[in-house]
Amino acid sequence: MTLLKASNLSKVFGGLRAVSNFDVEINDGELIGLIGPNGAGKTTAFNLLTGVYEPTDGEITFDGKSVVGLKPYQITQRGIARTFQNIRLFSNLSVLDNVKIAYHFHVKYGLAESVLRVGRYHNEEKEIEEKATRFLEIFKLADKKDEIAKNLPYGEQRRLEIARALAAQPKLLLLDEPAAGMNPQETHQLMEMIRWIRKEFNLTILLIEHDMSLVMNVCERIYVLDYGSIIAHGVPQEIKNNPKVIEAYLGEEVH
Ligand SMILES: Nc1ncnc2c1ncn2[C@@H]1O[C@H](COP(=O)(O)OP(=O)(O)OP(=O)(O)O)[C@@H](O)[C@H]1O
Repeated sequence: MTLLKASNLSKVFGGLRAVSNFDVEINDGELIGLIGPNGAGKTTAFNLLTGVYEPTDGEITFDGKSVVGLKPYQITQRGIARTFQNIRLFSNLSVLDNVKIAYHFHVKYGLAESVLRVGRYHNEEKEIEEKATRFLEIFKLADKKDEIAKNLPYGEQRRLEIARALAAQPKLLLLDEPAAGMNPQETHQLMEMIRWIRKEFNLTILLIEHDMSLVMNVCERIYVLDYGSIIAHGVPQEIKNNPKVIEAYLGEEVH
């Protein structure tokens, strides 16, 4: 079943067509890569899918309904969560609080109860703390739960951002360069985590990544953007051998 469909999506900044006639269709449960040279429009595409920008043209449907014109938080509530190329954490809050915050989107207690700290508030806070801790365990951050987020090493901040995105309980997770700044060992571990969380949480994942070995190993299908347009899509083997892709990456190694 189709979960996300973008049709004929375009975004123009001034005279620049950053994304042009972008078409992608992602089925429930797939793990898809979005690649392309620097400046190809990948992050702009993510920003369109998550309501950061409104498209100049085109349609986006998620779970069968249009999400064009919704605010980012409304899109998160519909079930799309993301991470950012430049990590965006609540840098002065603890690791645990960063994940707990994402849960508050889903918690049902009213303001009066939370002020008075009665009723459901206590039980739900406890449940949130347990769930948040579980995500931290998955991402090997449980022993750092009380540290201030900005004091974590870079690779751990990236993992924390993914843990926080997952805590919003999305159906679709968009990862913008999750392995950026990681060493090969961290990248390998991340790859395993991505595979595992997809299965464990029945997730659909779309990821932007420059690390070709990660993309080729982990993704089932890949879309290639160049100058704002999709120039190829297919399974990793097809993408590796596609002359248009090789040309777009001329000077960069695809292996
Ligand atoms: N808010 C904006 N205003 C004007 N131009 C923009 C804006 N955002 C992106 N662009 C331009 O749109 C084009 C696509 O940028 P984008 O960041 O989407 O590419 P990218 O594929 O994510 O690149 P990278 O791999 O370097 O992150 C670039 O030419 C960029 O300068």
